[in-house]
Amino acid sequence: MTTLSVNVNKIALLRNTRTGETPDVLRLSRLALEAGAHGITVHPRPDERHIRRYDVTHLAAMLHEPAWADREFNIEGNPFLGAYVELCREAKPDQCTLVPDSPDQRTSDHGWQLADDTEIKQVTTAVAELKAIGSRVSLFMDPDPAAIERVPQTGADRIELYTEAYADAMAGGLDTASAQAVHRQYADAAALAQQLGLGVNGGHDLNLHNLARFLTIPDILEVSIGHALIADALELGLAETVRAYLALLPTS
Ligand SMILES: CC(=O)[C@@H](O)[C@H](O)COP(=O)(O)O
Ligand SMILES: NCC(=O)COP(=O)(O)O
Repeated sequence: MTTLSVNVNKIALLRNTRTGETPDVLRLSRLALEAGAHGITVHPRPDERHIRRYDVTHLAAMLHEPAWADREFNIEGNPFLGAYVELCREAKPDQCTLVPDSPDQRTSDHGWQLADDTEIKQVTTAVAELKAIGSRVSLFMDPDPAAIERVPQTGADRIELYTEAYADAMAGGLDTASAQAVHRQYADAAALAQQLGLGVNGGHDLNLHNLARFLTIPDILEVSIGHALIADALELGLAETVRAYLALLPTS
């Protein structure tokens, strides 16, 4: 079964353009859960351009309520920047997704390379710290077999396939030769990760157009979707949008 985690960064981005709490991140996250979303994802960046520390605190408290015991909280971030690890220690999320973003990046645009022993040791230490909190740990990865093969050394539980290149390939049509080639690249990367005993998540630029095709890849455990989903919600309403994404998930 594939779960849907709604990334609420962009709700916070709009809120931050004025003082006050409109739109209300907490209330809309609750609405997404009531519509059936399996979890909420946030990516608190050091500059707090969207998700702020208090958002994490409030969302953690909500998701720890008995009513949402079967839903997950996923916190993304670079463990070597700012207060990410401290935030996770306080929030105790179900999943920590480690993303190698620098503070000034416009958005996430690459996965971990794990190119040398130093990086592997640093990531391994961060993974151990976060697993000690009780969180599952996922590494944000390009569909790069050489890098994926090094993930088990870190102790991570899952990878999240960075799907921007997939989304770009699908934008020109789901059945073009290039789309089929890129889909195969992601399917092979997922199969390799699963053979290594890793769970596979996916995220970045997934949308109502490209999601079903991505989920033909067997055993994708979670997709985290924010930008396109929140944009869709401006047209369809959040609850109806969440239901539209849920309808694309494989049921088995
Ligand atoms: C890691 C990833 O691909 C996204 O989850 C990320 O959260 C996007 O960040 P922005 O919402 O700041 O673009
Ligand atoms: N990990 C991907 C995510 O949480 C949201 O990415 P996007 O849908 O905002 O591109």
